[in-house]
Amino acid sequence: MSDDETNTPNANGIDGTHGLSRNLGRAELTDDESNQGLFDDLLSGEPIFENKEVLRPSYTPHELPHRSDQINKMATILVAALRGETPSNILIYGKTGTGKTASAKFVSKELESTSQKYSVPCDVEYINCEVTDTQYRVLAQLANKFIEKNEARIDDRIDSLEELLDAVDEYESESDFEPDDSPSAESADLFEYPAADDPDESRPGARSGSSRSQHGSGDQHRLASSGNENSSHAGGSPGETKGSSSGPVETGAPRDGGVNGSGGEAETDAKGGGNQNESATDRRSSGRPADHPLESTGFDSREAIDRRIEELEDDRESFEEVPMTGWPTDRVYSVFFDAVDYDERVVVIMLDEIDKLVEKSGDDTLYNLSRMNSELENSRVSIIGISNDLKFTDFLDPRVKSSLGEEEIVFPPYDANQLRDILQHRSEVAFKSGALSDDVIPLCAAFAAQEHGDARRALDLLRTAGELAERAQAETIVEEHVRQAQDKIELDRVVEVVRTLPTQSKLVLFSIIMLEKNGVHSINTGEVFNIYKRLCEEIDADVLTQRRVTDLISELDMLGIVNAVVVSKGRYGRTKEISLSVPLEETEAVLLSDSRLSDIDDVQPFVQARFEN
Ligand SMILES: Nc1ncnc2c1ncn2[C@@H]1O[C@H](COP(=O)(O)OP(=O)(O)OP(=O)(O)O)[C@@H](O)[C@H]1O
Repeated sequence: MSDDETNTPNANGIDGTHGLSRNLGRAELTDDESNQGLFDDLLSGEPIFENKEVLRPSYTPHELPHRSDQINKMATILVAALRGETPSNILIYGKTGTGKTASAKFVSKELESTSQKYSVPCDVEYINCEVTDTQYRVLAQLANKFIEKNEARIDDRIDSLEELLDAVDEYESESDFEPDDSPSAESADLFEYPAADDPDESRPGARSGSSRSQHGSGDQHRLASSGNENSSHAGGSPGETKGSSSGPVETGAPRDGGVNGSGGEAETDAKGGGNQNESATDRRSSGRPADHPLESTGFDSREAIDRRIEELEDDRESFEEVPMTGWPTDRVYSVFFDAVDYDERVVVIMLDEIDKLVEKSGDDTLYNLSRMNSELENSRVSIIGISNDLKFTDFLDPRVKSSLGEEEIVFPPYDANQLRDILQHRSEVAFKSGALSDDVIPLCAAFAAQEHGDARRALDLLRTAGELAERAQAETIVEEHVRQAQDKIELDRVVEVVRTLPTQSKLVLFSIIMLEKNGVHSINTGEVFNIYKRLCEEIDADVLTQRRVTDLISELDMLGIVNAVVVSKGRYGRTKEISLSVPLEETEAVLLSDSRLSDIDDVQPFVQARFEN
């Protein structure tokens, strides 16, 4: 191809010199002149997709058709968090691709944004237990996330206090105000927490009081080393909270005002609003003018603010990030516990694929998480477990089972009509108009409904059909592209399953392939075993017993890779007849890509040997 040809503008006006590199300097232009046009042809086709990303699993849709019942039920349970109460734990069940994760994430996003709107402290943490599958890792991940959040809050609080200091400086320099030298501890206490031994403060109801009982007993003490533990006020009485906007939101004091839906504006940073009456009293005695920046803040002097900043800095210093391995689990738990309890808030922990966690490491994590509330002083924890295995609760300790399953929400499979709606919604954003022929969405929906009503599968089909059409430079996606997409997805699945088989299973499968390739039909276990034995010797692998090989054949059958039927041979008893259920050549290629099996040079002699045995 000549340079001239290469630089001919294509249908999109994108070409080497005038399109993509329009803004490049002279040197680049010279380079582009040697462009071979490798991408030009591909770019020239009118793209079918408007926004392919919305068909990918990573995309969280803003609308979830046919899930409003489940979403409303979740919201009804979780709204308790916005009232400062502990929501019941929820277990969500349903087969794969039924929208469990998407719905739960949608609800938690709404919950977090509403909590911000009303300044109610509520945090949602999502953990995928397929990836994070041990108690250590779950607790470490949660601990580090909460430490991060605590640090961010502390930084915000310190920023607010520093702004307050600046305002005081400015005010005093402008007005020659004489600061009051009297001890400031009393007012500073507005930002403090009740004494550790105040019984009111350590029970759950105390959360609606305006204080952190951070200085509770034991090791929690190290999280906040305040010198003002004798605080006598701080609005500790539970009844005080209703309607109060207690809090120096950014200064470390609690935000219960928001919990009651009554405000708690972030702007009140340094205002001790929960104690308005007391502030009024202080004001009368403080002798400060009403427009003084410290008025109604609860701080009497710059020193009180400095002390509070120091405390917050000490708190921040005391947080210790949990390494991903190496600590005793007790210690990880204790750091997690302290991090959660540092602030008054409701925490929702979402454990996706919770069955994987139980399968891998038992129910200790769930046991610990579900009993935390009886020990937490400031915060409350609620758990949402998501699973597609309905039976996993059989393996749980009865106490964990009843605590976790306080509320259960079932996600039924979608039928073809529902899948059609879901695809329709997404396709409006995903494709250019007119890119889909009429039968494409119904066909994708029908294929996916046949599986088990899996929306993920339906979306994959639609995306793959679009990609195949795009590759074929077709202008519209038609039924044939969907059928090809179905085959491709199926093949990809097989390739993935075969690729990840253990070596022994690969050898068994390879033996079956060799027999089929040599025209053997109705293969029996003995024949497979003979070839398998020789293959093992060839590559120096351990030889399993025939009984074990029979088990491996059954496993391949369950994975849908082979078909093994038991047939009666009259007086010779019963035997298994085995045949391959997946495309032979592609499967063989995957097996040979395994470095151990690729050492097998010529298997023909082994197959011949079958007749000798
Ligand atoms: N009602 C719906 N509307 C729009 N998209 C949906 C809907 N339900 C599911 N999806 C989409 O289908 C895909 C799979 O959904 P999701 O991950 O929520 O399934 P799941 O039930 O959690 O499956 P798994 O158990 O395999 O994790 C996602 O891309 C999701 O956006």
